[in-house]
Amino acid sequence: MNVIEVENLHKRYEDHVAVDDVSFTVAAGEIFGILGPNGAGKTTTVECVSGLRARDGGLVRVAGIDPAEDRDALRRVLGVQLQSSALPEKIKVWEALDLYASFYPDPADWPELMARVGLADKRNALFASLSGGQKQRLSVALALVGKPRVAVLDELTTGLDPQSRRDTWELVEQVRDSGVTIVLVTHFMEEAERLCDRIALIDTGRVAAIDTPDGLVARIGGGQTMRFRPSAEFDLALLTEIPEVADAGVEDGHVVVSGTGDLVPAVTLLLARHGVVPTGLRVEQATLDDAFVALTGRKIK
Ligand SMILES: Nc1ncnc2c1ncn2[C@@H]1O[C@H](COP(=O)(O)OP(=O)(O)OP(=O)(O)O)[C@@H](O)[C@H]1O
Repeated sequence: MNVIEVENLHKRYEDHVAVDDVSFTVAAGEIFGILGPNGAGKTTTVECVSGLRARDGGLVRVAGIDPAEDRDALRRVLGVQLQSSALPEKIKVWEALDLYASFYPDPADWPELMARVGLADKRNALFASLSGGQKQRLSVALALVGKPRVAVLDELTTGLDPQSRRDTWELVEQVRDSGVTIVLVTHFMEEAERLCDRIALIDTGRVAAIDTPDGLVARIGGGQTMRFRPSAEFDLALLTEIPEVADAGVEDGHVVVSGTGDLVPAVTLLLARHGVVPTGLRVEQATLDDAFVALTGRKIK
């Protein structure tokens, strides 16, 4: 069942088109990623979905609600993670949660939520005294305090150190496991790869592709590249006869073989049959970054 439907979304800022034509659906229980370089239109897209910005064209529905028509109904089903700077420096953790809970007729049990995001011992701490990771965890708790079916998390881990980033990823997975559908805006490949069930690659206000992380990589012929020095000469044409091999050539004295599936065992077995040992073997997996470059001609960062 789809919780979010976006069709041909269009949004301009005066004469600048921020979102040209974006369509996607998000199924209940998914972590759906919106991935793209700075300025691609990711934030504008989720702001239109969250009712924070009026769209200029297209259709948006969240649990059947049009954000442009009924913001009160939307607020009951969708929580947005606000940028941390939106909170006053001197508010305490518990006060922020209590305040946000007061906005909803049937809020979550916020002390329980505070414990769930690992901030129970920071209950009386001032917002300004929290670390970057703690501020982000508080912002996730605030997005969840209205017991939403959908949570929109925008650039959640930007500015966090690697450990805090990983802790935040675990929290996002726990939120998903509790039954909340998540829309995650990011420009971190690793984050999208690790967390998202499906990803929309957005570039210059348009969707370049939507697929699972593996599916996106597979679209570019995907898989892997092997690079090695053969211990003895052999006929490269032997390699291209293996179904897993897409391409084989020589670069700087190294044999470079790209392909998919069980490429590595298939190639090493064939080499062994011909008495060839692949010395200094390195295997590289194609990444989402490679997929983005191949699909848009541009790098994400
Ligand atoms: N309030 C605004 N007024 C005018 N132009 C804007 C406004 N907000 C965004 N833009 C422009 O619209 C385009 C899309 O911006 P948006 O913030 O949606 O992109 P983004 O993909 O979220 O980028 P980032 O990762 O940098 O946040 C950019 O060119 C941006 O400069």
